[in-house]
Amino acid sequence: MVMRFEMARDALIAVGQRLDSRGWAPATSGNYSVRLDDGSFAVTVSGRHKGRLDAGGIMRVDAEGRALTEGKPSAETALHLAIYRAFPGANAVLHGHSPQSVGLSRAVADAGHWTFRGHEMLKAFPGIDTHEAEVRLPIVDNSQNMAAIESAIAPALSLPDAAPAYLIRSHGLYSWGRDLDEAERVLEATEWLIAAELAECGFRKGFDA
Ligand SMILES: CSC[C@@H](O)[C@@H](O)C(=O)COP(=O)(O)O
Ligand SMILES: [Zn+2]
Repeated sequence: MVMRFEMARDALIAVGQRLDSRGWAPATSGNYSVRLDDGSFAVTVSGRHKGRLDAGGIMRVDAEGRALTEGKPSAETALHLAIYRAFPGANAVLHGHSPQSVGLSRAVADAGHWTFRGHEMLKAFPGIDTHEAEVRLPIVDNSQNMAAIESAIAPALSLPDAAPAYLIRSHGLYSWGRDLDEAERVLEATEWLIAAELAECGFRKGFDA
């Protein structure tokens, strides 16, 4: 479902508060966007605290990332637009900086992905109806060059078992969905899966001691 700007703006302000309350958008980190009914995009203004957004914290950009309203769009707007281009069914993109997602990306320093297996929570991802599934979370190295991230991650995103999400190493997590609710559900499920596996590691270490 594509939204009108005013509706998208209010929804993005609310999602910003929820994600901040989970500790996934500390300082000024994170950015959010929604595809609009006229083909443009609502995106967070760069440098704002995403838990304290007001109407001035959301702006419109065109498909090339050019500002259509006042403000400087998120520094990562190009990554949002790359997801919309790659997945025409995606209508919302969320990006957070949780400590646990960043921790995972750094712990597996050379890995191009992390695989979740056997969790009931996998059913939160679109198209998955059993815990007997494997979902791959692609991981790409960080860069200040958005085009470099975009081209490095593109092949992994089209694999059949790829989550509608990816991790940028030492940086944070991206998720997307048919609408903002689905993008939030994917982000929340991915964060939960990372947290559950982190807890599992702690228990296993305790048993080994
Ligand atoms: C705390 S700085 C984080 C930024 O460099 C960036 O990664 C980020 O997520 C927010 O950038 P923004 O330009 O506000 O959308
Ligand atoms: Zn970021």
